Order: sequence, then structure tokens, then C-alpha cells
Amino acid sequence: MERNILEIEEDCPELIPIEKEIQVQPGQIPVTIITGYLGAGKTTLLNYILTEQHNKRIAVILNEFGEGSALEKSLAVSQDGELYEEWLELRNGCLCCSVKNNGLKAIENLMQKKGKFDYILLETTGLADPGSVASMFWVDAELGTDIYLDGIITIVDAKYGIQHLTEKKEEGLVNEAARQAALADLIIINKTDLVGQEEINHLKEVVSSINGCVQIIETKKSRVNLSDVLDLHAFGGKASTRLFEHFNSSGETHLDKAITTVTFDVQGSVSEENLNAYIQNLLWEKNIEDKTGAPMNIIRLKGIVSVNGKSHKIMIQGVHELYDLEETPETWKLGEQRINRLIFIGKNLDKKILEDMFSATVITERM
Ligand SMILES: Nc1nc2c(ncn2[C@@H]2O[C@H](COP(=O)(O)OP(=O)(O)OP(=O)(O)O)[C@@H](O)[C@H]2O)c(=O)[nH]1
Ligand SMILES: [Zn+2]
Repeated sequence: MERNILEIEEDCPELIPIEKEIQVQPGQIPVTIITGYLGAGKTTLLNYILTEQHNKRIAVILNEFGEGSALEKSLAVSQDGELYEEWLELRNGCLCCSVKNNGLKAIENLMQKKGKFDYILLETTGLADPGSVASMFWVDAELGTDIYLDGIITIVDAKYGIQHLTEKKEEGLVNEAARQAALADLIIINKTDLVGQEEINHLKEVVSSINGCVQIIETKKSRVNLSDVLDLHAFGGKASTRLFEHFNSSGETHLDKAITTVTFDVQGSVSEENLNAYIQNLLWEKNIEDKTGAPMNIIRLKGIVSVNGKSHKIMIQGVHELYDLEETPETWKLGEQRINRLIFIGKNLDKKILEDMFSATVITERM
């Protein structure tokens, strides 16, 4: 069954940042990961930002070694072996360098120029799993004191996006494009000059069927408003979030075997121990199965929960096997219903099973 996009948007609980800047450590620099399939327009976006006048000091790490593409670009880089380590200072205050790997080394080098920039944009290779890049910022404590992950932006080619997103892979292999869409906090449908509005709308439906809670914008030549792409605070990490009040999940999934989004609301307060066990069974043990016996595979997990005995709302953030329970600055108000809201994006998800198992972690109806 086809769902219309407006409906999907209404269905989605949004994680809305409040008091945006408050929790960020002074001096911590946000990093946004720019991902998207080969040739979707990542470098175009970053070049656009590098050449626009915007009064921001942005450090941009370009991936000039797009695997399987841009042969001449990679030749140019390899001619001068060290070139990719070199940071170029541009007239509009931006810094730029190009790298041939996932760019983390470049970030480490960049941190020696601390004070010269306020924001980092990192392009991944077209076939990269942005989740594993994002994970580095979580597990690398040293990086983590200097920078925080602001969000993952996925660029989708308006013309070839559907083909990339729906391409069948051999059993056990992931569809890279679909994974990139699943992990996105913002999706940019680029190259809209190449197709009609009807095709764009169809692509939006496919994108929404994978990631039901993502904001989507349309661009030509990756031209965006900077304010649309920066400071998303998608991981909340150091920022506080709350979930949007309206929430009517249909939780319907229609593309069999494909990546889908499941959301639900459960009332009460959970036991922290049981909650951890629930998440770990899902993310680590992968021993929770759908009705057909296929293990659920969670790519992205977000939520706000009420943990028994805690006055503050707790935020859950997960990417692949990594997850965090973090206390937000927001407290549960006196008499406020304690509603736990969860969003799962992944494969073989069964809403009823996920919800029932979550409900089993609830130990008090209210406090
Ligand atoms: N028609 C059209 N072409 C575009 C648009 N945006 C980018 N392109 C072209 O698409 C090609 C690929 O763009 P890039 O920005 O290099 O794509 P990328 O995602 O960085 O590619 P890789 O790093 O190789 O994966 C370039 O030739 C761009 O000029 C657009 O909106 N419309
Ligand atoms: Zn590129």
C-alpha cells in the first residue's frame, strides 16, 4: 500500500532540540557528516559552501577519492602525495582539504588549527557506511572532547536515487544507498533539474518508507540554505531534546525485507536495567526476531524515555551496535504523563514485537 508523504510526516515524532546551545561544552566544534551515493552531489554541496559568502568559518574535508568514480580527480591528488593533508585557507574564512580515506586523520590534523574554524563538514566516500564514521566520534574519547557529531546529511540523486535505494543485493549484503538514507538526519534530494515533480514525489515516498522520520529538502546543484544543514543537533548528545506532542504512528511497513521505520509510544517508567537489556538484545545479541524468524537489524535508534527514579527525561541514541542513554536537561513535570517514545530504523522490524518487549521493561505506570 502506498502512503502519502504528508501522512508520514504527521506520523513522525520529531526530536526537537530545545535550548539548543546550552549543553554544548565551550569550544566543542560540531561536525556534520555528508554522505550519499556515488555522484549524488556531495562535493558540489561542499564546494558551494566553500565559495559562498556566509560569515561562517567552516572547515571542509572533501573526499576526492570517490571509490569507483572520478578517476582523474584521484590521479590529480596522488600526483602530489601529501596534498590531501594540506589545509587551504579560503578568502571567505573557510578551510578546506581533500582526503583519500574516511577523513578522521584529517580531523585530527585539523584540530591543530583550533580557533580558526567553528564547524566541520566531512564528506564520506559514496559507498561508505556513515554509521561507522559516526561511531568513531563516540568511541574516540580524544576526538570526543574537541568535537561532537551534529548530524548526518544524505544526498540522494533525484534521477538515479530510486534505482540506488531499491537495488537488490545478494543475501547478507547491504544496500549502501538505503543504509545511508536510514542513517540520515536530513535528506537532500539533489539534481531536481533532471526530473519532474512526479518523479521527485515518488522518490520522496521511497525515502520516507525507509526513514520515516527524516526531513527532506530538494536542491539543484546542491544549493541549500546553510541554516537548513548546520546545527541540526540530531544526536542531542550535548543538547536537550523533547519529542513533538502530536504523534500517531501507523507503523506500517510495506516493502518486504527493506529498511523501514517503526515508532511507538508507551506509557510508564522503565527499569534502567531492563531497558539496557532490551537495547542490548536488539543491538548486540541480535536475538530478537520478526515473525518469520529473521533477526531484527537496527541501523538507527532514537528515543526519549522515562527511567524509574529519574526526574530528567533520558534520551536514547543508537547507531548500529553503539548506543547511549543520556540525561537531558528537561525534567518530567509534576502530573505530566510519562510517555516513552521510540524510533527504530532498520531491517526486519516488527512493531508489535518491539513494542511488547519494550512494554515489558516498564515497571511503574506513573510516578
Ligand atoms: N544536472 C545536475 N548535475 C549536478 C547537480 N549537482 C551536481 N551535479 C553534477 O553531478 C556530478 C557529481 O557531483 P559530485 O558533487 O562530484 O558528486 P559526489 O557525491 O561528490 O560524487 P563522489 O564523491 O564521486 O561520490 C558532477 O558532474 C556535478 O556537476 C544538479 O543539481 N544537477
Ligand atoms: Zn565527492
